[in-house]
Amino acid sequence: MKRWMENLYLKSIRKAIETYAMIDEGDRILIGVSGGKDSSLLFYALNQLSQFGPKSFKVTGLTVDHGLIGNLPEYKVFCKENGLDLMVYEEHYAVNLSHGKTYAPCYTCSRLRKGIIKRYAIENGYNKIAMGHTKDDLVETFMMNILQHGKMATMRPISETEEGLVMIRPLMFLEETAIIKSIEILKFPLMMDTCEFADDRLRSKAEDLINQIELTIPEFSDKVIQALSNVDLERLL
Ligand SMILES: Nc1ncnc2c1ncn2[C@@H]1O[C@H](COP(=O)(O)OP(=O)(O)OP(=O)(O)O)[C@@H](O)[C@H]1O
Repeated sequence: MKRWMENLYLKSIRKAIETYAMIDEGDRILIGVSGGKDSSLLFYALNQLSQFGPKSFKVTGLTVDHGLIGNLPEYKVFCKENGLDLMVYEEHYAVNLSHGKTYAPCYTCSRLRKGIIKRYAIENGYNKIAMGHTKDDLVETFMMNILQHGKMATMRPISETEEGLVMIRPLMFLEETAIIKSIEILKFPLMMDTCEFADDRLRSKAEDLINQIELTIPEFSDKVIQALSNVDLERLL
């Protein structure tokens, strides 16, 4: 393992895995791979850790080809050349999802996608699902829940689905800048989402808000992550 990899992304991923006991010996982990920078780096990194880490586990990437994905052939070549076991599940459900809708169907799309990933995991003997959500995603989701539902909640680092699968998010401490840099150095040819709604509106608003706050409080996201595991229940309503 090269030193830059350790410093740029592996250290942070190991920290999340160890802090939340995300991986056990003999795990079969299915990674949701959109082909964007986050899940691509997660795929690459977990594959490395499965080969050189202290625990022995198996990883497979699954791309749900919902019909709005570009650059898949080049992506597949990269995976093959780098020993990444990528499966593609074709179900072009997203193509007509927005027809006649006056609102973005992102929520429905994401539910359908998650359903397919879980079903694939169960049918093919995987016990865990890894998602490429990052620190920014966790903080944005926290802000979105406040803005949209008046609720304090985000995605958990490790959780259990209704079907008894364990869902893990090993990128939860990783900075976006480190992800972008790693993907560049690895020359990972990312897939392009050609969906017109890819820029989810409420998420963009939350992101803008966080960016604005960070102009005056640069450590805001870190503080939110810290606060999420430091809840003083006695001082809430
Ligand atoms: N088409 C897909 N097939 C499989 N998994 C997916 C797909 N789209 C998203 N995911 C999973 O869901 C997570 C969150 O999705 P989201 O749309 O927020 O990410 P993204 O911005 O498209 O891509 P990435 O997280 O890879 O940069 C992804 O990190 C990935 O693990």
